[in-house]
Amino acid sequence: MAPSSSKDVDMSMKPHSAGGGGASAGGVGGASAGAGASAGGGASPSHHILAVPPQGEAEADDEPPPPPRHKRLRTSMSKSSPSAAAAGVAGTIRTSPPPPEATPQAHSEFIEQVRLYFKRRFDLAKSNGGHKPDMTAWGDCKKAFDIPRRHGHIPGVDVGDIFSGRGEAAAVGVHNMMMQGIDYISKSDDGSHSKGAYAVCLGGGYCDDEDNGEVVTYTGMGGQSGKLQVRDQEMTKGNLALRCNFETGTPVRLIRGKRDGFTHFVTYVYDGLYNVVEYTFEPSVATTKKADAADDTTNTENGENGKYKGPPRVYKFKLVPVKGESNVSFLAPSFKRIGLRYMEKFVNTRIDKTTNRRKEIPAAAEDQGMEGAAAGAAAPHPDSANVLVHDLSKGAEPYPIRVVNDTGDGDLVGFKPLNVPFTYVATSVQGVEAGRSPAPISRRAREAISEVAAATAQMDEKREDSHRRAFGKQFVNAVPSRRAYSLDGLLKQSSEEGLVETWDDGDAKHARAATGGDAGMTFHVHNESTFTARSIHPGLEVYKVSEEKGWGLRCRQRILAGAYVCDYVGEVCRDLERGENSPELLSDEYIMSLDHYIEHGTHENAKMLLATEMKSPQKPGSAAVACKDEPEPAPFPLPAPVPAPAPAPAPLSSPLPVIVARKGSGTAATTATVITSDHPSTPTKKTPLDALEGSAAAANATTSDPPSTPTKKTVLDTLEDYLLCLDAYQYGNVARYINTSKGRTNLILQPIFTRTDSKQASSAPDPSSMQFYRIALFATRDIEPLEELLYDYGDLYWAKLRKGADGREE
Ligand SMILES: C[S@@+](CC[C@H](N)C(=O)[O-])C[C@H]1O[C@@H](n2cnc3c(N)ncnc32)[C@H](O)[C@@H]1O
Repeated sequence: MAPSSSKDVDMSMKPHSAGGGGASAGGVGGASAGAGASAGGGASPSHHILAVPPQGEAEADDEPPPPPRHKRLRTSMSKSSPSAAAAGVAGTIRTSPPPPEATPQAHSEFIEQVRLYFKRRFDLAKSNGGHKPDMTAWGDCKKAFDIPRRHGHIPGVDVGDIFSGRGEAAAVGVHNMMMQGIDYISKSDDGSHSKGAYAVCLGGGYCDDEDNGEVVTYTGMGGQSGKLQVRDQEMTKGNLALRCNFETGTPVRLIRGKRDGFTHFVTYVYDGLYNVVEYTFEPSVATTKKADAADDTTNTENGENGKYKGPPRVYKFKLVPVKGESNVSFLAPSFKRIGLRYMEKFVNTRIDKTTNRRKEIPAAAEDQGMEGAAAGAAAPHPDSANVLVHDLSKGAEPYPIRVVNDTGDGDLVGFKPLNVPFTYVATSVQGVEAGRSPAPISRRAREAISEVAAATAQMDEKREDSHRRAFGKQFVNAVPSRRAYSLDGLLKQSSEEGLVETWDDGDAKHARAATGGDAGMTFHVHNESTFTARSIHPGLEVYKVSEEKGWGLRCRQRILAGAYVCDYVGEVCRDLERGENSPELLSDEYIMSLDHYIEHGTHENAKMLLATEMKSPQKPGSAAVACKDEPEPAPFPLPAPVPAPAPAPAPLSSPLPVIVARKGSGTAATTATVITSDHPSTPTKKTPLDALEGSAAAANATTSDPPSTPTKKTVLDTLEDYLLCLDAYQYGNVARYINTSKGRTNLILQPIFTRTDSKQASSAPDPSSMQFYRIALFATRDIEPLEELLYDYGDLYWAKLRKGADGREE
């Protein structure tokens, strides 16, 4: 097994960084243009500002209540006959939406039906070699269904619903235009009979667009040639319609195009209702090279003596979410519905042991279980054969963490995390909670923090310079940026030197992207991209992977590339402090080394030692020592490397944190067997309870391990003694169940520096006010529902696996 360093994992993110957020990045680039009102140089813009922003609840008569943000699992579509019918099977098709008073379920089913029909027609058109299958499918939908245009939410479409393309969004009536960004009726040009546009799509086509999450500057239409703004825009068509929205207080639906920075595939997300609270007419930030030249004639229309009069002017509409709907949906990743239908079917099944086939769990029962758990109560599950625990976090997390065993191995004894007083905590503990004084941060860590701060400041300068010179969004995007997140709230690039937790100095110039605040993991990046991670990723689930691996983590929902998944939570301590009062509790299974900023010299020694250890030939039979998770072909293609357009900041010095585990000292008996047995063909019989409880004693009693005899420590051991650790043995969260892999990783670790002094300070972070107690996990690619979540524990871990309990080669 070729060892790969954790750095390799890290690097996998980097080539894609510059392209991330392409579709939606627009010219945002941290533009300190505030709300966009004063952006752009030259002529001062004309303002139209509402003294009191309209709250714009859409018409009461036809407006349904705002849709839910987090959808619960739904009944399998197979039970929904209209959908099947619309999909091309026999039956009746409902051709127009249910009446407004119909149940949300009825509306939802209607929309599902349209989407399914769209998909079928799309697939058909594609298989027929159609040039624009989405256009064809949309046309077919228009013929098949009579969906009236309307303002406000579309009943049956939830905020956060993802559409595979503009065609699908058009088919359900969310945005009725395939090409243009503003959805309006052209007859409204005179503005007299319309309340304004229905929807706008933020797709990255206009470099004047700015998307700060909660505040969007949306550029009007017209005046472009190709993608370049060459003429002044006019107050007609969509611009006039948006002005009507401003004047009448009618909100528009916002659809965001989201480009996956890895696959470059664009999906469209319905992000709810926005009010137009202001519009300006001002010079575009974009112009052509030609327009800079004095003899340019492309924009002479109103110029004096036919001379170039400056950049063309555009309308900029400031959009803010309708009150009470300020949570943009990208923070609540949701299923793709077509995919969901399939996955739901899978999730809501269990293996019927009499037939050895999957059997559907009654949907109502499943819903009840989920909702009960969501409400914080461990609701009894009527069919809980494979749901062993409803909420492992016991309410500590906003989403219940289910523990399931659907392997069909008959192991239904109930989940016991370990036979130690394991306490689920949502954030790391230290000092008082953990019964000891806070672990001091090392000098090297402090130095590293200064370096991070300096590098951050440098990158900001570069970015601001570039931004001043920028005249197009492509250019802005190519500039390496310290903004850690794309506008979708997804991590754009990993950073070996770590992320700095955000703070706000009033004018927000020094805001940094990061992953969390103290309470409820809330964080905010002002003027760069607004990101509020309220919690761990919804849908995480601990599950039995196999006898060898024990328990692992997966997610019932699709996780988007770059999405924050969770922190690695544990007890902050020095390795040598662990278990000092109760050595029997000592386990290395759940140790995350924080202090990767150990002394250079020592670190070099460690690396050399590691290299030697990696090269050591393995003894016969010790293949079983290796992780069972040999590299396999990735079930989902890894992103193709994309050359970075500009060099990334030089890595500071250290590898990412690692899980440190010692062979033979593990507590999971399952693992102990894997690691220590020299006779893998005759595995020692263990009871499921042993496997679950997995105490060292149980392991010794049930495996063929030689009794461990304490011997003198190796350099690695000594090194580890002084590591600053997160020990998730007694205190931890879901992350403690994440297994390792080399070939199939889909998560990456990011060190987080948290500023502990006032977050209002305007200076660069003072290293003495920074803590390095957090490690966040992000998805390195789109992760399909129920795919195991894995990251590389790092070289130390792999090296240790090859060593005996006493530190000697076996
Ligand atoms: C942080 S725990 C992960 C959760 C663990 N599987 C459990 O059941 O509690 C780390 C331990 O899981 C086991 N493990 C992790 N990845 C593995 C893999 N790919 N193959 C076999 N065992 C693995 C090893 O025993 C490792 O020390």
